[in-house]
Amino acid sequence: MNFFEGEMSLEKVRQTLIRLEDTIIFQLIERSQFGKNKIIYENNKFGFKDFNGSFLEYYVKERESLDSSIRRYDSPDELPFFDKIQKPILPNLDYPKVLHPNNINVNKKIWDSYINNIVPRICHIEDDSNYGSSATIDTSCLQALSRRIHFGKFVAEAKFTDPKYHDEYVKLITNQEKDKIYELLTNEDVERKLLTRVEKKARTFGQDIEFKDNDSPHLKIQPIIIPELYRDFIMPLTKEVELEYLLNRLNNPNMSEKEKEGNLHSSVDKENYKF
Ligand SMILES: O=C(O)C(=O)C[C@]1(C(=O)O)C=C[C@@H](O)C=C1
Repeated sequence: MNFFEGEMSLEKVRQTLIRLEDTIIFQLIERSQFGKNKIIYENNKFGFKDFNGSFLEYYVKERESLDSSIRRYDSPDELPFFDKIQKPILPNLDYPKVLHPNNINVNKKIWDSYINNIVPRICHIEDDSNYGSSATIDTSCLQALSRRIHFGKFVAEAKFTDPKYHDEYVKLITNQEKDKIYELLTNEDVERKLLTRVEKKARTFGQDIEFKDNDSPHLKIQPIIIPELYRDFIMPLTKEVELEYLLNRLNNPNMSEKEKEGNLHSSVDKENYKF
């Protein structure tokens, strides 16, 4: 079922995050089978005509342009890395307005973390000339990571509208208490379970069945790398999105800066919540 159909809840958002783990882990394992191929991330190494940038930037831009034509970026859970976006050839879909208006986009940070930290950690060979395959999988990895990390907005909205925590969030947001909001949105139990689960998934998905003899399967990726990537990059960026979303959750996007200041001290109307 489409994420936007039916009732929203923190449980449902978390289920989507769990499902997205499968996509992310599969793609990272796929990418680890190729060389680091640093050259595809460096500017102007391939001489594309009328293009200034890296091989990967070229590929992602073209890919996003095509994806936008079939309205990928109309969906509230998809954000492009670049702005070369086309008008969709399909008619608009009417998405329910679940999120508070915002323009949070951490794709630049995702891109930099992916290229500088994730690829060097999962790939072992320096250069194997598989530039096209690497860029294709990089694009899938970046899109899956971006979707997962920006899902932090839905997580934050679910937490904010939870009657158990709502008043506390309103108070903390009103006073812009960043550290306390961060503490309240952090759930260590969920994080611990996630780290154990993604390691198990990496161990299972990365098994080379053909090599399975003497009970010691050949693994395509060291399973421990995946929880490390979640711990060091994926969860911190998701939490950054959650924090940023919550800090601005009481702003009226149509207000002037002066009006916003005044409004920070008024409470929101609970009846208006969509969750
Ligand atoms: O499930 C949540 O409550 C989330 O906020 C998501 C998430 C994550 O990135 O997976 C982030 C922060 C929490 O500490 C636990 C998990």
